[in-house]
Amino acid sequence: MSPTPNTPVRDRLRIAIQKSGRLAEPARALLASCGLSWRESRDRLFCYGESLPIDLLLVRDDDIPGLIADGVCDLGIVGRNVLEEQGSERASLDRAPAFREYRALGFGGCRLDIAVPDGWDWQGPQQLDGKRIATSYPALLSRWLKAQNVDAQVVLLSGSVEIAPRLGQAEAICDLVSSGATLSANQLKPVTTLLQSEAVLAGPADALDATRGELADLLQRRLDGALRIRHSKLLLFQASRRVLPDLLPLLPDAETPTVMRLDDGDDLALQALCHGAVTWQRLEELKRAGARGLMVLPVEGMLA
Ligand SMILES: Nc1ncnc2c1ncn2[C@@H]1O[C@H](COP(=O)(O)OP(=O)(O)OP(=O)(O)O)[C@@H](O)[C@H]1O
Ligand SMILES: O=P(O)(O)OC[C@H]1O[C@H](OP(=O)(O)OP(=O)(O)O)[C@H](O)[C@@H]1O
Ligand SMILES: [Mg+2]
Repeated sequence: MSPTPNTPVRDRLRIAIQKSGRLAEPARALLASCGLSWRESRDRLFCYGESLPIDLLLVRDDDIPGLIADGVCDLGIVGRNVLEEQGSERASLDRAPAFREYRALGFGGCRLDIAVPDGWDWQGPQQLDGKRIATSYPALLSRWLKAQNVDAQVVLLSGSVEIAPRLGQAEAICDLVSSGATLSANQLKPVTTLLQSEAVLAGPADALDATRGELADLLQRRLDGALRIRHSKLLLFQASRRVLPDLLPLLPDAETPTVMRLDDGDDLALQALCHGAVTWQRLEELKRAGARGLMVLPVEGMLA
């Protein structure tokens, strides 16, 4: 993005994350797992990067797309729901896209659902024709209604959307759902999903300048590694060569194991990087299939 005449060129990368809320700690932890550290300043709005010239801006999540659009920060960690809502709003106003999703980050998972009272016999979107739908996501809901050719009234609420039907403000709602507990507590049921969401790394639609672009690329490479090993474990064990055909199918999520011969005999030592959960049950199955001396080790870092 080219700087405006009053904006000095920055040679440090600035990432906006949520100051407090659901995404605040996981976002910080993920960046820390990429080797970033900052001069601590939890109460203030800015954290100065120490290990790399990458600073943090601590803000309300709703402000993140706008901060990227204005070039105040270069990257942000925000829910896809927020990014898509603000992107849809811009599109509905014929404004050019100014930010985009770079990659999903694997936490903060939830759905943006339409929910209706438990008693409704749901037949499909046409049932919403002429109804009022309460939401904090008016642009995404309007876009969906248009695509479904449904004429419904969008009632904008900034929170506690699930209570709107009971208060007589709307017949249905469109809100985030994770466990579904809030819906059931309000005698509502989800009937259709508009968006599958999770935390994402967002950045400008246009390329960053060379210095900050390089820092952003470096961070993305580290994120690749950090996300790949997030649930990965190194599994070490021994087994005789003849049971390998029984053992390998039990490791479908593992990269090709490293196999070392222990002596002149039939015995092998194996090490396998597993990307799925290595549960007790799995270890027991491996043992039953002939694995011995099973050991599970955490993976601290990985660079492909
Ligand atoms: N129930 C949920 N389960 C999982 N993720 C959720 C859930 N609700 C929201 N999220 C995700 O977490 C993001 C942040 O949620 P949070 O409730 O902290 O936002 P907020 O109240 O708008 O915070 P802020 O004060 O920064 O504006 C949401 O935009 C969404 O992506
Ligand atoms: O399906 P569930 O697991 O019940 O989660 C869904 C609820 O979580 C979010 O609200 P939050 O708890 O963040 O409250 P808020 O929207 O009032 O901040 C969302 O707005 C739903 O109300
Ligand atoms: Mg918010």
